[in-house]
Amino acid sequence: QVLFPGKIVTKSSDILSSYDYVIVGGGTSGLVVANRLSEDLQTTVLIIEAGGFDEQEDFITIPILSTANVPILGSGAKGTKYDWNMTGVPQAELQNRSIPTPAGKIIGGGTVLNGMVYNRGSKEDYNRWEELGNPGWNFDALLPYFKRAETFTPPSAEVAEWDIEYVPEYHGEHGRVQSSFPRFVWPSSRAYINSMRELNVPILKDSMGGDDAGAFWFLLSLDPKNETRSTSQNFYTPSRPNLHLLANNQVSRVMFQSGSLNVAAIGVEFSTGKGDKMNQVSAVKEVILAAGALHTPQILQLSGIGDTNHLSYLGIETVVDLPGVGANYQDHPLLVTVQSVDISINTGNFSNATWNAEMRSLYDEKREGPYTTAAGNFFAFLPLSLFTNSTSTFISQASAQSPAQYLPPNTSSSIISGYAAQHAILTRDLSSQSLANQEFIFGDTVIIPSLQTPFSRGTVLINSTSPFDFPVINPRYLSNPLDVAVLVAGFKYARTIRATSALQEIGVQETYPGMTVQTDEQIEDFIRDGLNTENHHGCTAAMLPRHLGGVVDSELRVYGVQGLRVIDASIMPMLPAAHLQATVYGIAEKVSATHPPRF
Ligand SMILES: Cc1cc2nc3c(=O)[nH]c(=O)nc-3n(C[C@H](O)[C@H](O)[C@H](O)COP(=O)(O)OP(=O)(O)OC[C@H]3O[C@@H](n4cnc5c(N)ncnc54)[C@H](O)[C@@H]3O)c2cc1C
Repeated sequence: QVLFPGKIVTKSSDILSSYDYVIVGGGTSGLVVANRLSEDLQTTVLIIEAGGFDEQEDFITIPILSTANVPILGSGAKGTKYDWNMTGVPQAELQNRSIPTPAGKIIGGGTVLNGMVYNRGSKEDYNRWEELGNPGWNFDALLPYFKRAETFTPPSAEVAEWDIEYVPEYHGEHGRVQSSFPRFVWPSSRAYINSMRELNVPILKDSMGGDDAGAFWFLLSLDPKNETRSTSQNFYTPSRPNLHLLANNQVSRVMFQSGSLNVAAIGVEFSTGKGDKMNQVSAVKEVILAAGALHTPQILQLSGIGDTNHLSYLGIETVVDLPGVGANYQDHPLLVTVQSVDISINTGNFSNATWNAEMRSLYDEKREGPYTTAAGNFFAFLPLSLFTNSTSTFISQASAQSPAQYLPPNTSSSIISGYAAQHAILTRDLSSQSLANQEFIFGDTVIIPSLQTPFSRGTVLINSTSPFDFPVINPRYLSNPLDVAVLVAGFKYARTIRATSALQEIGVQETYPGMTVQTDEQIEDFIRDGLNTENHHGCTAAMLPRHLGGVVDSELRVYGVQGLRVIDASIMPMLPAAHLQATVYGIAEKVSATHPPRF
């Protein structure tokens, strides 16, 4: 039975008055779940997305331009109309600096803006989720869904000399997101591999099977057919008769019906912008929030789901008192350190117009050369004990902490309990040999330590009842002093890497901050001046038991409401030590498949 012709709907007047499922956000997770739900042609699905389609601009499709790793080649889609262009509030621990928080406002969401790194965390990263009270959320249970999202392509002949290895069983063959190695490797990778060997860091054959503690070649979300970005747009099938996509419309709130026993989500309100007509659409089965970790908590709070004290201060009537909404924010902060290098082919060459034009032609004509890649190909995810001798000091410091002290004032008791549970795990895992504490990103002119298991927790809270005002994003970077302390150790290790004979052979010399920065205090000051972000916003509607500040249960249903689920990066209780997209794809595939009759 064909219910209606499948199409991208451009006017709200053209949609049906009701669908089985209404999905808020056509980004990474939303398009995956829409795909799975609409496989059943009897099930009607509407996606409402605030952004529109891109026009396949070079700054979106071409890896070296779109990953924005080389400043002289631009910023990719960041800062364009495809970005929400939000900024966090001034950070007390970062000399009051405000850090921009890019997030995709486009069909495809973060997968259109991101750095294209495609990797997974270690087993322990995901097993922690189960340990925190979420049955069925461990690495082994997730692996089939990680694979389901992915089509992996082995390295091409152009990079054969690099002997990039892989384990086929760790990868998917039929998913809609492409993962592959680019057709070009930056020559400095050889020096980095040798530096890791010199420092006794394990070189991993393939990090995707639950062991990412070491150094390895990383995959990109890259389509090997034409060496262009692969996004979650691939999960959208416009020909499906039962799937509608309404672009350029922003959902302002979820609508509820109050029964005698429970509250049920029955639809959403949306409009094309501030002052425009507000429309409504009904969801017969469920409303599914996939608006990302910065907007999902905003929509929940605008809908009356959040901390009662906060909501009543804004004059919003509480539907469900869930203090965890917008709490528990986590991110991976990073620190760029810069160096000069003496190697003939390096990313600095892009400033030579002739070389740049030649490389661009090589890409345009043959889909080869450095335009196929990001600014690096090889990096490391390292447990603390692999890069510092101070592990036991850090464990003592963590053990001596009273966790509540590092949360915002007036934090509710359930969130304090949830953070205490996470804090105990974080403290224990400081001594783990298999769970990364920091990532070290290697480029010709940079080594970038990035903290993967932060102790700090931030917030995303509305301070206005208008859906068109941005939520207040307060990452609270370094609010737990342990994060500064381990970053100091990471900074020192970047210098240890630079001092290896492998990097000395290619003339690597630190230029920023430079060797005048020596003492721990000076390094700490540099960190506070320079800390930035990997843009891995997560954990703001956490999957945790309700008494631990949870917002969703282990089937991703919002507590206290029928027919409302969250499926995006907000649900992670703790960030994995990995770039997030592969994990988000896996979560969305898992929730689509494991709750009969799908949901
Ligand atoms: C600049 C940047 C670089 C990154 N680099 C990497 C990387 O190299 N590798 C990696 O693995 N990960 C990376 N990430 C992270 C990764 O891309 C994200 O974690 C992931 O895409 C998030 O998926 P999501 O489904 O949670 O949200 P999103 O993909 O952000 O989707 C949310 C969607 O909801 C829409 N939306 C929001 N509010 C509303 C509303 N009210 N009404 C309607 N629609 C709404 C948004 O417009 C968006 O399209 C990066 C992210 C950014 C921003």
